[in-house]
Amino acid sequence: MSSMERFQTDLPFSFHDWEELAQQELDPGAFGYIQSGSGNETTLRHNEQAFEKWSIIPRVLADVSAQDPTVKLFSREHQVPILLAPVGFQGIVHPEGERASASSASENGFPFITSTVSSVSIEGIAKLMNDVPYYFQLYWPNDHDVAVSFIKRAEQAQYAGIVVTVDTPFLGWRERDLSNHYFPMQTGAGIENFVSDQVFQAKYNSDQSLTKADFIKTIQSILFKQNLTWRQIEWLKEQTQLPIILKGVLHPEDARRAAALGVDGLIVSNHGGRQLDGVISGLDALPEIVTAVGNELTILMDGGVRRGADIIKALALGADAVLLGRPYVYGLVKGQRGVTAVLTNLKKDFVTGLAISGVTSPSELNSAIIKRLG
Ligand SMILES: Cc1cc2nc3c(=O)[nH]c(=O)nc-3n(C[C@H](O)[C@H](O)[C@H](O)COP(=O)(O)O)c2cc1C
Ligand SMILES: O=C(O)C(=O)c1ccccc1
Repeated sequence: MSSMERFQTDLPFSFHDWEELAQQELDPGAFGYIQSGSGNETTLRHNEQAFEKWSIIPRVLADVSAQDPTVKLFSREHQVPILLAPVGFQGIVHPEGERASASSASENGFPFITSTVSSVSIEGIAKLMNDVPYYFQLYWPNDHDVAVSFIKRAEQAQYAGIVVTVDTPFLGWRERDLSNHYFPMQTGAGIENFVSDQVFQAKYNSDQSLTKADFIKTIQSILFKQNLTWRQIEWLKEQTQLPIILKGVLHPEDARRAAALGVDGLIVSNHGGRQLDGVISGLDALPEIVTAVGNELTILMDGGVRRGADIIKALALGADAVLLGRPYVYGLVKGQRGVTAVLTNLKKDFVTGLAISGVTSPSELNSAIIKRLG
């Protein structure tokens, strides 16, 4: 079979076409929740536009016959420098939810990050993962015992690291959701890790008497710890052997502070333009953070990554890998097969892009092949 025949031609290729398909397939509330950003969505737009300000200046006549897109992150081999970002509530996109996206990631060698508010449990996702590193994203609950329980469960289920999201003491101001009266947890799609948590159940639902609505209210009341500070990060560093990665760092001073505490990695991210509108894009924030701490810890970025050249630009600016959010979530409207189409096409686009840029591996990418023109 030639490689051309393997393309799923009944499915879209471009991000724009996938987004349109998702809009057709999903109810307006769910689609709006996924697509939209906070405020007037300036940051959401900037995330994609930031990539257009940079141009690749390719090298020619290099032997690019053998491509190797693998990278080492946190001392482990990763087949591609592209992780599936933690995205909660995937059960609102497809009945299989994370079962489909995690299986697709595993089958295609992509690392996966499980959200705290996933619709499949920490352990359920771990069972699907063969030979690819998978990470647990922690929304640090405002209940120490539940936080400890989640961390222990991730360790037991052999997660490769803990991603602590630090940009969400509160959810951002999301007017689309407010207009649609859409709050994803009320669908019941993102509660599985609480349902399956013995500590949470013993503390809040010991006689199993909570109605589903009250169960959800209880989760919401402890989901975000508003007084989370560097102290807890320091504490976590002492508690676990797993790499600790902070997601949502944009300021180089915070990056330095993380490095000083011995944090292992950062995700330079504005949460897909969903937290504070008006903040800098991940790509624009990246160079200063790389200058500040790039030699000390692993730097990932996300926001607006849509095609292979975007990944090349992020890596050339010093990222070790990128995260993909909405693109694979739109693929999920067609289940595992849809996610696989998105992932395999992106990988091909990226690997071909490396070759046309004149390099054979991510490690050869640096600022010498990129120029800011916008
Ligand atoms: C529908 C949706 C749900 C999300 N849920 C989470 C989450 O549970 N935890 C988290 O840390 N980030 C969450 N994010 C942010 C993503 O991890 C990621 O930072 C962002 O989507 C990257 O931008 P992109 O969508 O432009 O690729 C979510 C994003 C979307 C679109
Ligand atoms: O939508 C999000 O970005 C998100 O992270 C979230 C998390 C918990 C509850 C609602 C939204």
